[in-house]
Amino acid sequence: MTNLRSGLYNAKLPPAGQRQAFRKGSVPVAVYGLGKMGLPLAAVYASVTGHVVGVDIDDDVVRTINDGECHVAKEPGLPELVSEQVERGALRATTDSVAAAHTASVHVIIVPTPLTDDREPDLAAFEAVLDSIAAGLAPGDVVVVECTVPPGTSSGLVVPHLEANSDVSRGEFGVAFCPERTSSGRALQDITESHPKIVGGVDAESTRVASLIYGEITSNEVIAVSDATTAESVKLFEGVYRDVNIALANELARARDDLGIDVREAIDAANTQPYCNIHTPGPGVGGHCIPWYPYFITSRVSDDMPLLLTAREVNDSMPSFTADTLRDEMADAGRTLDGATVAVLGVTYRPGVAETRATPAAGVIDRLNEHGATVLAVDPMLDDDVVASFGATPVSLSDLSSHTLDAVVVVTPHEEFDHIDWAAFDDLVVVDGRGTLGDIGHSVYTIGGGPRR
Ligand SMILES: NC(=O)c1ccc[n+]([C@@H]2O[C@H](COP(=O)([O-])OP(=O)(O)OC[C@H]3O[C@@H](n4cnc5c(N)ncnc54)[C@H](O)[C@@H]3O)[C@@H](O)[C@H]2O)c1
Ligand SMILES: CC(=O)N[C@@H]1[C@@H](OP(=O)(O)OP(=O)(O)OC[C@H]2O[C@@H](n3ccc(=O)[nH]c3=O)[C@H](O)[C@@H]2O)O[C@H](CO)[C@@H](O)[C@@H]1O
Repeated sequence: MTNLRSGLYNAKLPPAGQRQAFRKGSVPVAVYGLGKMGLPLAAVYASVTGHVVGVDIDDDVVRTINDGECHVAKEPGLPELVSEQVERGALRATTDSVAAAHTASVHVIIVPTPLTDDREPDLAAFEAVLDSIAAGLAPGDVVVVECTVPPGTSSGLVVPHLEANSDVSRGEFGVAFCPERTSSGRALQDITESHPKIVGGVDAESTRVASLIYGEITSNEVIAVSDATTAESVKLFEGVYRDVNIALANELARARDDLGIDVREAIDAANTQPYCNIHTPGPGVGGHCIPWYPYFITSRVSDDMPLLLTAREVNDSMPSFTADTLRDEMADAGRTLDGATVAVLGVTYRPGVAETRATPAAGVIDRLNEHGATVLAVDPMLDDDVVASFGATPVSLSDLSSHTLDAVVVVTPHEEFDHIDWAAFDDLVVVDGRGTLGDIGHSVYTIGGGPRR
């Protein structure tokens, strides 16, 4: 067994020895945050190093994991990997973040970094983790930030925060930003192989150590960029690229009736050019990534950045546009939304992910309520109280056909909706937000696609 007296940062061992020590469990790892992103990451680290302590503030999460169970739904391979790693003693979970920090030499942070109500990055959870790490920080440790943070956070917040709250000085510990490029539903694949891993350290030694670590975690390339701020910006640039391009698709979709074409068809045809990658229109942009990342940049930049903010306005207009489209389609059918019973299908922000942060369904339900509709909502991934919190009456998918519906809005097409018996309903007016419905025997208007009577 290679003996590594301290961590990898400024380690005296040659790189090959450091890699061996990392893989043999001589470099204990703590992963702070065991949610949709953190648990897969902790499980992969455990499969590589055999020595991971996961930290979460949620007792139920910790208990579930220590029972060898997996609380993250619809993540292929994750339940088996968690069970295997807990069984072999490679992964354990705790709420004691300070104790975990004392044992670990690699500290991986992947906790929520949401927005405040005035659209400023909310780093409260992140800084709470820094406090715990500082309490257990030792020379040779390295802190890996995987959760999305504003540019300049690693060098401007993490390093001084740890130095001020520990007995360790900068230059004795490493900090690197190594953004997770993971999509729910394919997390293990994304962590271990799908994309190159970006790493950027606050100094060259931090970058070196991060590159060594992720050279063991992923089979894909590890791309070391100039510094941590560059890596932080890479993550945000990916996200704002997506938000702006979705906004382009949505703005074109709003013009569908004036153009008199199927905008989705035109987008698909335009995208046959290699330089064209127009995204897909829909009822809005949700999740705690894409709709929030623009504000991580604008909050740190003095320039106005009108493109990012205009794209946000366009995407944030889509839930109301979707509900107003239903109102107009009802009117075209000589009917009114006022007093109508409407079922919203899908409340999570995208199919197969039990996440409602910034979900477009919230705006759709609000607007339908404003129009006087009686709003029901179906989401097989959510408890009734969560659905009800959005101002809709929760209905199970099995009970849906027992209701007399006037209209349906498909916001998030969970795969369970593929089996709806549409013949059980009479004369529905349907707005399909995601273009997943075929000919269902009812009047359907697809956002971007237009009407199909
Ligand atoms: N979900 C995604 O698709 C996605 C994509 C890109 C980036 N991210 C980044 O990853 C972060 C985490 O995402 P997620 O989907 O895993 O969130 P999540 O809500 O599924 O899980 C977050 C976990 O962190 C725990 N937690 C909160 N505060 C904590 C603290 N102080 N110490 C320890 N644990 C704490 C929570 O209890 C929860 O279990 C996001 O905020 C974002 O920055 C997520
Ligand atoms: C590591 C990481 O950060 N991963 C993120 C994660 O993002 P995510 O889980 O938040 O999911 P997204 O797919 O980005 O969707 C967000 C919302 O935008 C809507 N949307 C999407 C595309 C489109 O053409 N039209 C739309 O309307 C969709 O319905 C949903 O509401 O995975 C993405 C790759 O899947 C990554 O790019 C993204 O960085």
